[in-house]
Parts: sequence; structure tokens; C-alpha cells
Amino acid sequence: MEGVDHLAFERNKAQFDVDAMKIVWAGSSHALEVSDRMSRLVASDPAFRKDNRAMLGRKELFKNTLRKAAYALKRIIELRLSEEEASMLRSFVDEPAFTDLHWGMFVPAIKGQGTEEQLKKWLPLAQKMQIIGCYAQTELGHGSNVQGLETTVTFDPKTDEFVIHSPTLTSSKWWPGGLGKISTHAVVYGRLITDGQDHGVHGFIVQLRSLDDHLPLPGITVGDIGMKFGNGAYNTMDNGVLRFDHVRIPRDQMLMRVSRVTREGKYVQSNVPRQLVYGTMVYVRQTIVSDASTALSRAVCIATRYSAVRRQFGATGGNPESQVIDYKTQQARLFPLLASAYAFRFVGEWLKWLYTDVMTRLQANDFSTLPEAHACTAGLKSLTTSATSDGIEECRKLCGGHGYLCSSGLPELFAVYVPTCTYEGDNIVLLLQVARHLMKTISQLGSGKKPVGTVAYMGRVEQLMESRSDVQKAEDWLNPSAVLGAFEARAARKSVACAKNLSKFSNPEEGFLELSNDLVEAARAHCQLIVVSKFIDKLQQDIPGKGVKQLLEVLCSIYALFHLHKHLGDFLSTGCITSKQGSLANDQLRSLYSQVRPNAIGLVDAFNYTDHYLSSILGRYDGNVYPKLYEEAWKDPLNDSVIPDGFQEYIRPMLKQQLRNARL
Ligand SMILES: CCCCC/C=C\C/C=C\C/C=C\C/C=C\C/C=C\C=C\C(=O)SCCNC(=O)CCNC(=O)[C@H](O)C(C)(C)COP(=O)(O)OP(=O)(O)OC[C@H]1O[C@@H](n2cnc3c(N)ncnc32)[C@H](O)[C@@H]1OP(=O)(O)O
Ligand SMILES: Cc1cc2nc3c(=O)[nH]c(=O)nc-3n(C[C@H](O)[C@H](O)[C@H](O)COP(=O)(O)OP(=O)(O)OC[C@H]3O[C@@H](n4cnc5c(N)ncnc54)[C@H](O)[C@@H]3O)c2cc1C
Repeated sequence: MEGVDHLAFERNKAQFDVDAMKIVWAGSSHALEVSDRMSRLVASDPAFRKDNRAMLGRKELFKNTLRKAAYALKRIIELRLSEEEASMLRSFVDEPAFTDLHWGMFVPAIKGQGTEEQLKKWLPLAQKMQIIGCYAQTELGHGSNVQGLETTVTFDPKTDEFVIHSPTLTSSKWWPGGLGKISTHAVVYGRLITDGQDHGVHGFIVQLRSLDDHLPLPGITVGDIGMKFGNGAYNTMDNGVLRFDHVRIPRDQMLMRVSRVTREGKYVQSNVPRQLVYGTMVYVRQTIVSDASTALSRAVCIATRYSAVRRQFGATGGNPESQVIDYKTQQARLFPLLASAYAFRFVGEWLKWLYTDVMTRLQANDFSTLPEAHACTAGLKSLTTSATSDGIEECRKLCGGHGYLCSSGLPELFAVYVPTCTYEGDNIVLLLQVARHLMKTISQLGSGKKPVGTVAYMGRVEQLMESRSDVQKAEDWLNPSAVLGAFEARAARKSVACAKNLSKFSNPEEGFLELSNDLVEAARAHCQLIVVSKFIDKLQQDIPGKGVKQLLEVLCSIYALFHLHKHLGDFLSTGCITSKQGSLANDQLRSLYSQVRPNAIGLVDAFNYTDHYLSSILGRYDGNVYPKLYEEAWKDPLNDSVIPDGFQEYIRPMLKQQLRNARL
């Protein structure tokens, strides 16, 4: 029935102030107001339609993305939107595009690695989109191993230029988004060579295409790398290949904040650490953590609403069948994902704060917190994107057969999302970076260096090696200190065990390779501790609204106890808790799921997503699923004609032949 809210009876069950929760989710009343206005602006404009993406061929799909990107910029200018509003509008357009890389990596790379002069020259051009840029780091032969990049950038003192060259096939730039067909410029990473000496990888601004006719400049070969996973999905992006044949650029196009080359060809390092060349990745990894909560909450919103609509089995005495959301197994799969979406939101908020703090310190030449920022962004990017990718797929299964339809919105969300486990650093490679940070922290404990930030708990390592959980009954697990104690002890013990095993190797690098699986597990335990502790910290804030804080406490306990249950082997084998305490945690989880149940629809309504943004029939706000699914099926191009193309050509003769054979 059109206009009827089929989920109204569920909405009436909510025991908390959903509008107040919307503010908590958005971050502030101001952020909620802006995101609400921008999402409605996009949803109400037919130019931003996206329900036909899975049906379009690559060329049409791509052209459509270009149209939307140009139209979005036109609207941003016409409506005089602020930077914040413009960025929200682009995110609600919800289609991977070259603009993501322009705004998300090209501009930040210049901002982070350019000198004042370079900022003055390049930023206005980029900000007004008079040039379009991408981030060209990865090559066919090397992505994770950045130091292994092969592109050479050789200084020619005669002409005061750099000569960029791709000496091998494997040195071809491969993957950069926006590069394939659209970017006019790129920040290119290559090995800097002056006077025959290799100074390692540095960034350079390189013009790729003419601003007049968009043709590649001399010496440049550039194109798209081809179709990627899923229909529609990330194929709106022109990930590209790029080769240089002795291309010349002026010396002042080397990004020179970290180091520079003088007119005489002398290589000079500034007082800024070399690692700042990797700074753009730190920035993007931080944004990816917030985006994880957005992607996971979308999937959870769809699965929760549909689980309340869908009924199977259990009809008794003329009553309807049971809503699948009432099955305990459905709750035990769905509610931890709901809790994770909120957990990632808050850890994302904190990470943004950490990043801003590091940037402020860098301005004042304080580089002390850079390793912490690198470890946190790398680890949390890895943890949240892996959990979100798995979570989206779990939500598809939670929706049964209909979840597999493109109109559920889940297949496209999954296909667009899964590469986050790979781009901006493969998730295992990033956890190994965290492990290095942990091992370094432990090795410095003896020297009296006090660990700070997220590794501060290592300062209490002796106590954590001995501690025993004092949980005696299920409700004791609601106590944040009981949860923190167990997570800290587990993380510390796993790291210490790795450090002890590492010390048995005469060659530490060999030991690191041999023990890498254990190191990855230790890093994961550390990152889960960060998520749990930042959720607990969030609950120390003043959170207004009837029942809001109480429900967040429930979600925080679910996040922690679900992971304690999932990794029970860890907690038991490290001796942090007993098996009795483990089973009490499980008892408490069941009770927490029951507390979420009446509030489930309210908790996903608090994400404040429009139907346009969700792009899912199963996740419709009004729950009117079946008529709309039925209606949608008839829109498929296969149903344009009763008899499909190909039937007369292939199947009719085959049928006839088979009939003739049968008669013989
Ligand atoms: C239809 C539905 C739509 C739905 C949409 C939904 C969701 C969309 C979701 C998200 C979108 C969000 C954003 C999108 C934007 C962009 C994404 C698209 C494009 C992606 C782009 C890319 O992938 S760019 C390429 C990224 N590449 C990598 O990440 C490479 C990974 N490798 C590395 O980072 C490094 O090489 C390394 C760290 C693994 C190893 O480096 P190496 O130099 O060999 O290191 P060492 O181990 O020797 O370390 C040296 C010291 O440096 C320290 N260090 C390393 N990295 C950093 C760093 N980044 N910052 C600071 N310090 C660093 C390291 O710790 C060592 O220090 P010590 O010597 O002190 O120990
Ligand atoms: C959709 C998409 C968009 C992208 N956009 C861009 C872009 O805009 N710009 C850009 O420059 N790049 C981009 N990339 C490239 C991306 O950053 C790299 O693919 C990524 O960093 C992974 O590197 P790789 O491909 O070399 O993987 P590999 O390192 O080859 O990984 C292969 C396997 O080896 C394992 N492995 C590798 N090293 C180790 C190790 N030391 N220890 C243990 N295991 C290891 C990995 O875990 C993985 O299982 C994009 C990639 C994708 C998929």
C-alpha cells in the first residue's frame, strides 16, 4: 500500500529519543542539519538518479558519472555551497568518480607535501577545478612496497628540469583512479635521481593531458585498465595505466616540503621527517575509517528494516508468522553489526581528532606523534574495512534470497566497498605495520621510555601479565573496567608473547617474517582494544536525549562482548579470563540483544538515510517491500519483450531439432 508506514508499529516500540540519537550519529546538530539538507537536495533531483546503474554498459555508465560530476559542480556554484556542504553533496551523489581522487588525494597531497609557494600556485587551480588531478603511486609491479617503485625522475641540471621515465613494463603506473580518462594532472611518485644518486621515492606534480584538447602530452601513454568486480559498482571510476617516455617537467614541480633539489642539482632534506612523503595515505586512511561506519550502517539499515518486514514460520492460532528479526540467531548476527557501525563512528570521530592534533603539532615542528598516527590510521583502516566488507556480505545473507537482487542495494554496496581492504594499503600489510609499532614499543620499555597514546597500557605490562578478571556474574561484564581489563590484558599478552618469540631469532627481520601470523593477531587485538576503549570514552561525555546514552551503553557492551565471544580462544589461552567468565559474557550478550530488539528500527532510523541514498527496496523507510519488488522486476530490460532476443535464433531451432529427434 502506497503512503502507509509498514514499520510504524516497530517505530512506536522505540524506548529512546531517535532525533537526539540522530545528532549523536551525525556528530552535532549542525552536521545533522547540513547532511539532512544535502541528502534531500540530491534525493529530490532526478539528475542524480542511480537506480539504473547495474543495467548500463561501461561507456554509458561512465558518461553518466561524468554528467553527474559536472552537474554537481554546477549546483555547488549556483547554490554557493560551503566546502562542508559541497563535500556532503558529493558524498550523497554516491557514485565513485574521478572527483574522489581529485579532492581526496590530489589536493591533500599538494597541501601536505607542497611548499608555501607551491600551495599558492597549485591549490587555487585545483580548488576551482581548472585542473583535475589524481594520485599516481602504484605500479604494475609494486603497490605495497612503495620503496620498490621503479619510475625514475632524473634531474637534468642543463635545463633545470626533471626527466620522468618508465624504464620497464612493471614500472607502468597501474590503478590510480581518475587517471584513465579524465585527469589533466597527477601527483606522480618516482625515484629521485640527482647526479647518478638514487634518493628514493618522492612526489612530483605532472601534467598529463592538454588543457586545450585533452590529448595526452608528448611522451605520455595513458588509458583505462579495464572492467572491475561487479556490474556498475566501481566501474564508474577510470582506474588507469600510465607510462612516461622521458617526459620533462620544471624543477619546481617536485613537491618540496620534505626535501628539495637546488638549481645546482643538490639534494637537500628539510627538518621534516622523510615519512611525510607517505602523509597523504595517513590522511586518507583516517577518512576511510569514518566511511566504514557509513557503509556498514547502510547495510545494517537495509537488513534491519527487512528483517522486521520479513516473516517466516511460527504462525499460531490465526496470528501471523514470526518476523525474522525475532529469531535469536538473526539477532546474534545482526545486532553486533549494528553495534559495530556505532563503534566505528566513534572511533572514526576520535581518529579525526588525532589526525588534526598531529597536523597542528607538525606545523610547530613537533613530529613526536607521527608514529602513533601512522599505526592508528593503518590499524583502524585495516580493522574497520575488513569488518565492514564481511558485515555487508552478512547483511546480504540476513536478507535471504532477496538480498542477492541488485534492487536490494547490497550487491553494489559490497562490490564498491570490498576494494577498501586493498587500496590505501593491503589490510595485512597494514596490520604488520601496527605490529612493528607494538614490538618497538615493547623493546623500548626497558629504556624507561614511557609509552603514550593508544599504547600507554603497555606501560602497565607487568601488572597486565598477572591480572585476572574478577567477573563473577553476567552483569559484571557491563562494567567498562571489566571489559577494558580483559581487552588490555589480551592485547598486552599477545604482544609480549610475540616479542619473546622474536628475541629467539638472531636476525630480527627473519623472525618478523616467521612470526608474522602471530604478529597480525597481536595487532588485531590491539586495534580491537582501541575501538572498545574509544567507545567507552565516548560514553563518558554528556549525551542528552531520553534513553540515548543507555542504548549506546548497550551497543558498546555488545561490541565488546561479541568480540570477546568470537575470540574466546585468545582470551582463554592467554589466561585473561576463565571459561566460566567466557560463558557469563555469552549470557550477558543474549540479554543485551533483547534490549536492542524493540529499539532496532529506531537505531537504524537514527542514521537518517534517505531512500535515494540507501538505494534499496528491502531497506525502504516505509517497509513497503513486496509490491515494490514486484514492480521493479518488470523494469528489467529482459522483460521489455515477451520473447527475448536470441530465442528465435538459437532456442527455437534447438527445440525443433530435439522434437524431430524424438519423433524419429
Ligand atoms: C554504490 C555505493 C557506494 C558506496 C560507497 C561506500 C564506501 C566508499 C568508501 C570509501 C571511500 C573513501 C575514500 C576514497 C578515496 C580514495 C580511495 C581510492 C583510491 C585509493 C588510492 C590508493 O590506494 S593510493 C596507494 C596507496 N598505497 C599504499 O597504501 C601502499 C601501502 N604501503 C605503504 O604504506 C608502505 O610502503 C609500507 C608502510 C607498507 C612500508 O613502507 P616502507 O618505507 O618499506 O616502510 P618501513 O616498514 O621500512 O617503514 C619505514 C618507517 O616509516 C614509517 N611509516 C611507514 N608508513 C608511514 C606513514 N604512512 N606515515 C608515517 N610513517 C610511516 C614506518 O613506521 C617506519 O618507521 P620506523 O623506521 O620509525 O620504524
Ligand atoms: C579499486 C582500487 C583503487 C586504487 N586506487 C589507487 C590510486 O588511486 N592510486 C594508487 O596509487 N593506487 C591505487 N590502488 C592501488 C592500491 O593502493 C594497491 O593495490 C594496494 O596498495 C595493494 O598493493 P598491491 O596491489 O601491490 O598488493 P600486493 O602487495 O601485491 O598484495 C598481494 C598479496 O600479498 C600480500 N603481501 C604483500 N606484501 C606482504 C608482506 N610484506 N607480508 C605479508 N603479506 C604480504 C598481501 O597481503 C596480499 O595478500 C587502487 C587499488 C584498487 C583495487
